[in-house]
Amino acid sequence: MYSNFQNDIYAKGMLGGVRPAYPTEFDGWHEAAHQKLTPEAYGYIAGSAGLETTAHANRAAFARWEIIPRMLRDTSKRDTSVEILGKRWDAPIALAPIGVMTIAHEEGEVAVARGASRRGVPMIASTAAAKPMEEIAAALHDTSGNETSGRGWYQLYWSSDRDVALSFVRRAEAAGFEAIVVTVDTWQLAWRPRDLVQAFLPFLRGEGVANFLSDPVFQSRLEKSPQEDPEAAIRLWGSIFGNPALTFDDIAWLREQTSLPILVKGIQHPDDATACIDAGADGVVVSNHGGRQVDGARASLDCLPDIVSAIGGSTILFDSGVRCGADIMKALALGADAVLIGRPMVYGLALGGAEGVEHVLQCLQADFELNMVLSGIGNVADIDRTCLVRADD
Ligand SMILES: Cc1cc2nc3c(=O)[nH]c(=O)nc-3n(C[C@H](O)[C@H](O)[C@H](O)COP(=O)(O)O)c2cc1C
Ligand SMILES: O=C(O)C(=O)c1ccccc1
Repeated sequence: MYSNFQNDIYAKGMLGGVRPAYPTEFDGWHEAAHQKLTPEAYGYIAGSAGLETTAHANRAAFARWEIIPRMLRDTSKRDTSVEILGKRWDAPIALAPIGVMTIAHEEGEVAVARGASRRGVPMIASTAAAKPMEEIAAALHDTSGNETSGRGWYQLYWSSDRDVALSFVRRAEAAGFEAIVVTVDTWQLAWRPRDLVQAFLPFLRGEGVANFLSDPVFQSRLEKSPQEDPEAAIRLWGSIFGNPALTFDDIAWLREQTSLPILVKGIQHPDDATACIDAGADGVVVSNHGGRQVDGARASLDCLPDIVSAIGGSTILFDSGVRCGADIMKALALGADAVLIGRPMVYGLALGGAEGVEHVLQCLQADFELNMVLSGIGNVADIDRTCLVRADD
């Protein structure tokens, strides 16, 4: 039971005089990480596009839904597990793909993988990770110590060099990643004032390009090795990173190339969701990239119900603005199968590496379970629209 964590905290405090090493909710993680991070890294992580209207809308949308807890329902048996693409997850939570995590902590995605596997939470490894995917997979599957083997998916930023994109998919298959998440909303970075004013882009320092530099097809495009001529390698990366020409036909093409499940991340319109499924995708991630791409875009939570109506039955994951257990419950009530945790995880990483990630996940798991059972629901499958009302009703 995740909620034992609550008892542990009180017992350590009351019997041993020890308080938790880190804060236990989002604002605390955010504030503490702000103190630790360089101004550039903090701006990059916390920042969003334009006036950050959409980033704020993501949170406001959660506040417009309210849970009505029900009483006197037997919740003595509780089950937070869900089945996603034929596999059992202990909780409806996975880690969102986040690039360049060495700006938050020197061990970057390797620390994230360790924290995630300790909590049994699947991790989606980003194409823009600061570590090659094989290193992340090794950390996920490392069962030394008391860790159980973790579960990983691979997030694909589809290079305009299709052979490089396909090489990434082959490497992901070989490394044991269990699904491909194609992110389609970020083939170019949006107007991000916090980064612009500091003239900061992690890639230009070589972070976030590890998967490219270590790729045999990418290397074959260079005259000299990345070690011999790092500048030329970064230039090539810049010219092929994003692919503005992608269409649904490319999703259909990818479907023919791999037997791994495919999810498309960054979907906000129900017709796009339908087109993804028609092209052979197994599901979508409803997301506006945490408000980091189209400023003025609709809150991600408000996009969810129409997409559920359009492609219900396919796998529907959700992100953008998930901060606490109640948010997870609301997203599930509106039809998501599971949620992805983005910034809360990055702040945990900044605070304490693998231990910080583990702590944040443990807090979210306990908070979610307690929120669910105290609302009178013993089983995730029973979280549905009837748990919620609109705040203005
Ligand atoms: C610092 C940072 C880096 C990100 N890098 C990626 C990435 O490499 N690939 C990707 O698909 N999404 C990336 N995202 C988006 C997340 O996967 C996710 O959609 C977003 O963080 C959700 O919003 P939230 O963190 O506000 O909840 C990134 C987000 C942040 C904050
Ligand atoms: O910053 C981001 O949101 C993001 O998705 C990204 C894109 C390219 C490289 C690294 C991260």
